[in-house]
Amino acid sequence: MNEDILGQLNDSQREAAVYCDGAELVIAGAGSGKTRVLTYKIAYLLQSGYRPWNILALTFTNKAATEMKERISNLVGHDKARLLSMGTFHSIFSRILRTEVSHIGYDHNFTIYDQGDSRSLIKTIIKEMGLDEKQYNSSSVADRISLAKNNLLTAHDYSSSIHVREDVERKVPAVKDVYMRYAERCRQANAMDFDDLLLNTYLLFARHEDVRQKYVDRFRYVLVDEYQDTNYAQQAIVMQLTRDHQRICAVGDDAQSIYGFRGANIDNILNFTKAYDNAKLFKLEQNYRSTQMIVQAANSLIRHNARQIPKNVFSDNERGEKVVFKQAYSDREEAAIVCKEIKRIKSREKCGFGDFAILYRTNSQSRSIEEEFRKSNVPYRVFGGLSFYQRKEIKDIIAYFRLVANPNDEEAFRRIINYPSRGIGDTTLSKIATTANKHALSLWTVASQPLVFGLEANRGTYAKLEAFCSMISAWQAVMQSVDAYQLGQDIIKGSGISKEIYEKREPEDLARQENVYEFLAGLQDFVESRREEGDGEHVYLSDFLQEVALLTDLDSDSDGDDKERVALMTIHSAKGLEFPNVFIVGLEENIFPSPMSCSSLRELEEERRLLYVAMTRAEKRCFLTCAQNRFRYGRVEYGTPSRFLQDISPEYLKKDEISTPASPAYYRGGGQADGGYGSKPKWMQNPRPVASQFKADPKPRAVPPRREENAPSPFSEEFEKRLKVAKLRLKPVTKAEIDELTAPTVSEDVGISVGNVIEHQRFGIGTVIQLEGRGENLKATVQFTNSGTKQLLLKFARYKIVK
Ligand SMILES: Nc1ncnc2c1ncn2[C@@H]1O[C@H](COP(=O)(O)OP(=O)(O)OP(=O)(O)O)[C@@H](O)[C@H]1O
Ligand SMILES: [Mg+2]
Repeated sequence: MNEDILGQLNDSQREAAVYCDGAELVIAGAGSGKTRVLTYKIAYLLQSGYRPWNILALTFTNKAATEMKERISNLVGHDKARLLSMGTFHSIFSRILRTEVSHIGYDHNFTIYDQGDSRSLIKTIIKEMGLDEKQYNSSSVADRISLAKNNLLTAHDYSSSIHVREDVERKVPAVKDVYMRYAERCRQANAMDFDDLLLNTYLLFARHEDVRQKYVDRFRYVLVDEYQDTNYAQQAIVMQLTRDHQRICAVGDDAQSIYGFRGANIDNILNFTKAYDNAKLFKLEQNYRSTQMIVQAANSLIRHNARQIPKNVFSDNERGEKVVFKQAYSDREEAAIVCKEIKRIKSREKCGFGDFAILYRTNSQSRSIEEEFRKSNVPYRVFGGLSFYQRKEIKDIIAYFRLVANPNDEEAFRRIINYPSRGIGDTTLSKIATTANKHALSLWTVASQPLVFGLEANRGTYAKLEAFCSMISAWQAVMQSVDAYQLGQDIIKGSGISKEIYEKREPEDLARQENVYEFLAGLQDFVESRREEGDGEHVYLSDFLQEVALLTDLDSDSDGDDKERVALMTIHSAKGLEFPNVFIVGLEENIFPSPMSCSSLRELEEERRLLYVAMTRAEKRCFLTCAQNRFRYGRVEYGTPSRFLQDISPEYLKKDEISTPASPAYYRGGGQADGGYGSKPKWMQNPRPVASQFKADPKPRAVPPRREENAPSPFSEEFEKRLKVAKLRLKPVTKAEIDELTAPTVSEDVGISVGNVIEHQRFGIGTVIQLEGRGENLKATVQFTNSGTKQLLLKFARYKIVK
């Protein structure tokens, strides 16, 4: 049996998979089967008698964990695979903390603050402390605090660390005080940010040996993928779990370390052998993913980095085509070239759109490509970017959920105390906040008993506060008895959010309605799939919150039909993935390498590794493109090809220099220009602005913030784009569906009876075999042809009766 499985590995991979005599590090180039070795090793361990729950596998994204679990299911069966402890560092550690956190003084229902919450709290603190907000930019202060936590420095440690001297030099000496206050406020709110999940796990194990021992006994084998991008905190926790038994297998590639800016440290991988005395090092050199040409081109690029472990990566696959470089005249033309090439390959090879990926350095670069794809009817999907759960209406709903789960959550409280508007103004909120700060209590504690704290609220305000708090308390009371989906609906209605969103009929409201609709459908799916996985009859809101809080912008909620869409994503999100055809766009100075990374050799090497990661995603073909003129931040910028192009050896690179514009439309604004083929657009006919814009800028420019905080304004291109994307993701909501969602109660007669055949949007065709409950609670048990038996709450199930 073992042999069957291991027969699918080559000799070096097999050796690495079966080695169980101690710490093991697999260092290998891209596409050489590191992830495959981990997967097969887990299967091998299971077959050798390890219990699934005794194996801990840590991955970089939730998506990677799911994929690995699926593969292991195929090898050893679902029953075993589903019981493995497998997930991202954050998800595994947050689960441990939920159980053990009382040891370090938190309540188990703690909230996880996302980046937005944490920034907003830091901003509040900077204001409260009367610091100059220009000097103390909340996001750079947040970065300092995050870096400290990733190096396991608590607020207290930080005040006596060398960072304080750096802060003085940077003229931000009060960062240590902000950190101190921030830590106190998180504690009062019973909240942890992402970095706390690591720091607190570390502290938990460091201070409570019995707890550490419990998890050492539980996790008898620990496996880590993408080890090169683990930061100091993650590495330290892995050490805490494995230093006794040394049963650890880490796989990684120093040449793919791309998270230096977040505190990931390439030295981790270099120091592994020092940390584990008898660690055995394995190397894999054969790349199974890409053509020889791609592997050699990528090797020739990465050779220019000084700091690296020498490797000889080769491929036995077909020789393949040279990597193609094309310089376009403008960003629009670049997009058109990419689009045309995709269509050409697709019709020649009869492959799907899912066989193509467009990779870029930063999220905002997707815009021009998306425009072209929409125009040319190319189906695509943007991964990452503003994630679904970051949209305003969804964050509002989640803030309600969070406050119900943890009333001390300060950020959730601030967000919804007056949303939808209930006449509790800023003055009242600031009175509550001042009192809460004075007594070191949460906002909720004060707001829920204003008289105790002598808040001189007038009668009207007092009544409004009371109404708000009793509404939240009522939901808290049923939190552990009512199903997440049911409670979620009650909250959306009872809070007034559904009325607020559904009573308007403007185009932008439609997008918000669709989002809420999709959110509810997602909540329902979550509840159903948890039940399906056998996690008990009841799935509560807290389970859902736990899951949602840990979605990162590298993850995406896949809806299963990605095979037919071109994937658009940043290179960071593409880590570990592979596609037959890869286009890397925007290879220009000032974009790639990023202008922020040109000041030191170290940063520049990281940018080069990033390009290495991008190129090695390609199986058959790799295209590199750049544009001479690019519309960015509201103006046209002149770009020169990236210096990295010089690093790729010419024998593997086919250079197709600047192309002739195929049509005037490829110039921005050129659509209106008179004349035909190749004529100049209007803005180019005016020499003055052109001259100033076209001078190559030797200095890196200050780059405006890339992340959008707010929703785009309606009627803007961006809004159109999002709406389109939202529509691609789901069928448009009909008026009937909206009415159904907003109706206060559901009519008794939904016209369904036992024996009906229905078509469900997700599960397909099935026969109703049982009905129970009434009205809102009417549930049908349906035997689906391809999806087994499911119980559906009909009020929200997406189905139609076929007969
Ligand atoms: N022995 C093998 N036989 C057949 N296919 C293999 C073998 N080893 C690896 N592959 C295939 O090669 C591809 C790359 O493997 P894998 O993703 O495990 O590499 P990796 O080293 O983890 O890559 P990356 O560095 O990008 O994370 C996958 O499609 C995998 O299934
Ligand atoms: Mg991998």
